Formats: sequence, C-alpha cells, structure tokens
Amino acid sequence: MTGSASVLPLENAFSDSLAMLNSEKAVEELIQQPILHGIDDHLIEFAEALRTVAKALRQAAEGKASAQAEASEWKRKYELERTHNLQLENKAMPSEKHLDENGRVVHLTNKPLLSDGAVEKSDRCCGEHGICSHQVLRDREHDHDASVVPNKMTRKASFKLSWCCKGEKSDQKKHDIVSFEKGNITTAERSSKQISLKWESPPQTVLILTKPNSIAVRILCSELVRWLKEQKSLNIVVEPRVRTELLTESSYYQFVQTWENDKEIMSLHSKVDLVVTLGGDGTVLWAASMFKGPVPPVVPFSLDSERYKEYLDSILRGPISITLRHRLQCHVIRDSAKSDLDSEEPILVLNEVTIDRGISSFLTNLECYCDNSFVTCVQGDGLILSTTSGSTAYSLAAGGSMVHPQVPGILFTPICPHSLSFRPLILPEYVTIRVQVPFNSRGHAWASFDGKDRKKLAPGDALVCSMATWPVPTACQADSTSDFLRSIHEGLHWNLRKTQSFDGPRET
Ligand SMILES: NC(=O)c1ccc[n+]([C@@H]2O[C@H](COP(=O)([O-])OP(=O)(O)OC[C@H]3O[C@@H](n4cnc5c(N)ncnc54)[C@H](O)[C@@H]3O)[C@@H](O)[C@H]2O)c1
Ligand SMILES: Nc1ncnc2c1ncn2[C@@H]1O[C@H](COP(=O)(O)OP(=O)(O)OP(=O)(O)O)[C@@H](O)[C@H]1O
Repeated sequence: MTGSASVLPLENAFSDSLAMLNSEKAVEELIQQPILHGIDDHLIEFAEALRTVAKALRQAAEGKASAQAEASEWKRKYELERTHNLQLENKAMPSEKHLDENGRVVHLTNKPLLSDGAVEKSDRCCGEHGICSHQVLRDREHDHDASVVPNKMTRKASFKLSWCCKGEKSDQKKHDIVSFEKGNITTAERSSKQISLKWESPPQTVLILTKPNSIAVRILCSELVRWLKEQKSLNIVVEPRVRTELLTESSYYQFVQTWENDKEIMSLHSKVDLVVTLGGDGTVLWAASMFKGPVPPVVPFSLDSERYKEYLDSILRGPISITLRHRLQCHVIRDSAKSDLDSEEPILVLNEVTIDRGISSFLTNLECYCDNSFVTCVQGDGLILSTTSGSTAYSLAAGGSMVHPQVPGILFTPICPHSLSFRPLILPEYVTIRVQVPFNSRGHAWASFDGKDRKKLAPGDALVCSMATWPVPTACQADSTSDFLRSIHEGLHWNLRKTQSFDGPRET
C-alpha cells in the first residue's frame, strides 16, 4: 500500500552516522600525513573532495537519524492513542458482536445500537439515496473466536456520491452510472454501449440527401426513390434541388415531397423516420447540419454500395445497430455581450469546430479555459475542438488521436503549435471549453464549423463549446466497433505495412 513508509531501527541509523564520522576522520588523517604534504596538488584536491563527500554523507545520516527518531516518537503516540480508543470502544460495547455468521463485515444499520432499539442514523447521511453507507470493518484474525472482543476496529468514512456539473448538482443520472455497495464504488453501467434500434411501427417517411454535382449520385437517387415508393410504399422527401432534378428526368416523380422554407426544415425531425445520405462523409455532415435538435437515424450510403436494396430492406425491418455520434454545441460570444447567455445562435458540429488564424499572417493567440480553469494559450496556426466521431478527420491530420465514436469526450488538438511540448488532449464530455481572443491579440481569429460557415472572432470575442444534447444516430453496417475499425483500415489505411519477410536473421 502506498503511504506506508518502512521505519528502520534507530540503532542502524546511529551506526551509519558513526561510520560516516569515522570515514571523515580517516580522510582528515590522510591529509595530515607528512608524506602527502606538497607532493601532489591533485592528490590534495582529491582528498579535499573526499572530505566534502564524507561530510555530506555524515549530515545525511544525522538527518536520517533525527527523522527516524521523530517518526518513532509519532508511532509511540499513535499506539498510545489507539490503545486508549480501543479501551473506550470496548467499554461502550462490552459484549457486542459485530460479525455475521460468516464472520463478514456487519453494517451498522443491521445492528440496533441505540438503547431503545432504533437503528442508528448518522446526521451526515440521510440513508434515503441508496448510495450512502456507514460500515464497521472487522479484522478477520478473530473469526475463529467470536466471543473475543475485537481489538482492531476501524470505522469506514461514510460518503455520498452525487453528480455535479458546472457547479450545479444534478442527481438526474446517478442511478445509471454509479452503484454503491458496502462502501465500494463500482461502475453499474458504462455510458455508451452498442445500441440497437427496433422499430415499434414500420417507418413511413424517408428523407434522401444527396451530394450535389455527381451523375452517379443522381442515377442512384432516382433508382432508390422508385424502389422505395414501389416496393416499400414509403413517403419520400428530398431537397428542393433534388426534386427539380428528378422532375427534369421524368414527371413520374411528382409524388416526391420537399420543403419551401427554413421553418419547414426545423420541423422535419418530427415527420421523418429515416435519413438516407448518398455521398461521402461530407454528405453526412450536411445531413447533421440540417437538424438543430433531435436527429432521426441516418443511413449513410457510399456510392460503392451495390447491394443497397438488400441493406435498406434489413434497415426497414430492423433491428438496427446504431452509433450515437456526439455533437458539439458552439456559441460565439461577442465582446459587446452583457453575459454568456447573450450569444449568437448556437451551431452544432458533428466533426469539429476550428479556431484558426485564417488569412492573418500572425500566430493565433487563443486563451483556453476548461470549466473556468485555465488550460493554455494556443500560439500557432489554431486549435481544433473535435468530437470523437470527428477524430478521424481534421484533428487526425493535426496529430490528434483516433477515438472510437462511442467514447464520449472532446478532443483538444492544436494546429501547428509553435512549441515543442504542446501535445493534444482528450477532455471529458461534460466540460465546457471557452476559447477567448485576448484584447492584446495581434490579429483576428476565425472559427469554422465542420469546415464551413467561417465567423470572424475579434479581440474580446470568445467561442464557448460543450457537448450537445442531440447526437446523430447513424446506422451501422455491422456494429459500432467493427464499422470504426473497417473505416480506419479501408478509409485511412491505418498501420498498413508490408509484412516482414520470413527469411532473415532469427533469435537464437
Ligand atoms: N487537413 C485536413 O485533414 C482537413 C482540412 C480541412 C477540413 N478537413 C475536414 O473536412 C471536413 C469537412 O468535410 P467535407 O466533406 O465538407 O470537406 P471536403 O470535401 O474537403 O472533405 C474533407 C475530407 O475529410 C473527410 N472526412 C470528413 N469527415 C470525416 C470523418 N469524420 N472521418 C474521416 N474522414 C472524414 C472526407 O471524407 C474528405 O475526404 C471538416 O469537418 C474537417 O474535418 C480536414
Ligand atoms: N446535400 C448537400 N447539399 C449541399 N452540399 C452538400 C450536400 N451533400 C454534400 N455536400 C457537400 O459536398 C461536399 C462533398 O461531399 P462528400 O464528402 O459527401 O463527397 P466526397 O468528398 O466525394 O466524398 P468522400 O467524403 O467520400 O471523399 C462536402 O463539402 C459537403 O458539404
């Protein structure tokens, strides 16, 4: 166990210092020898050095001896105090037995200790939360003889666990995460697991979002719309641009719905059961950006999906394994704002928010705070605050770790920092990060959101970022983990290396 320093017998320390004294004396005598006088300057110098060393060793030994004497005095006082306490305890409970029939720990609450038989209740613990505990721990050396009054008894400090976030107490989810049993903290449930979605009623409306300016996507889109309508009798919603494209192709697509204004986009989440994206990662980012609140399950289709009918069929039947991709909520707070509540419309990002030097030729000067604690000042090209889902995008290029998307956290990755020791960080998901452009900054900074919507941050402005309430649920092809590994193997060629040849030197 840490903290239990071993104490040497005092005699040892004294004999150590005695030996040191003797060696110092021996050096002294050596220098005084007439034969050595004036013979060799180097020898004298060497002897002087030896004397210094011997002196230092003696002082160390003396220090050690006095520390040990002090420690042993404290130990004696502690033993005295402990014996005294045990005597008092034994007097208070002359024949109380605190072992159960198996000789295990007995909870105070199981043992009526008050004279009227009421259960003892500490004023520090209400006993109503299910995560409070008081315990009496017993040494097992007395197990064989239950009649012996225990002489080693420690009262385990009681405590209570509760959730605190940004200084506020919230008991909302404590039962999900922490269980408290016999004073030991255990994890009851981990926050993220593989999630399975099972339809309780069949999906009826599908929103299809497509990458623009791609003939292959256009062809796939019209095929898919026809199949979903004819084979699955689904309502189809597309972007206005896509509806125009479909109608240019044929008036058959009249049944396809779209929206006319932003207000209708805002209510899409309540009408759409499933979002299908035709394109790459950018199209998924685009889909996510359309939902400022809850997001329906997203099925990302890359164009090489040949068996899309089979796959979509299984999605529509369910159950689907989904990955909850966390998003970050970003607020720009201008210097003129009266408080942090006085911010511009929040912006949700699925990959990252980047604060960089933009067109400025100066280093960024960004003061970063995490829950009001100063983190660091970013002097370089900028900073990326990324989700774990976005960890394989820009943050990766800037040297950040690749993190499984189900891991809740915020990546703090500098871009070309002008410092030799600025390593990327991963912060817990519950923190709020503030990036402040100080008044003495030479230039402006620029914030961009999933690579889009650049906003200028002037000296005095800040960007405040925390985990958003609404994640983006994406359908897995297999499950979260195998999809993640497949994407880093196939998409990024992670750790691809020629296999070492069989022949060559071997260990003997
Ligand atoms: N140096 C860089 O690597 C760099 C620079 C700028 C932007 N980006 C990334 O581009 C994203 C915007 O994407 P876009 O498609 O609109 O722009 P884009 O068309 O320029 O594509 C950027 C590339 O990033 C890839 N990408 C995007 N999100 C990814 C993710 N989560 N995991 C792995 N790869 C991902 C895309 O597949 C694409 O190859 C930004 O969010 C940012 O992460 C990267
Ligand atoms: N529906 C859309 N409307 C407007 N822009 C879109 C839409 N879908 C995608 N984009 C934009 O098109 C660009 C390219 O999209 P995407 O990443 O899907 O294609 P890609 O680059 O060919 O694929 P990959 O990511 O596999 O390389 C992105 O910048 C994205 O924001």
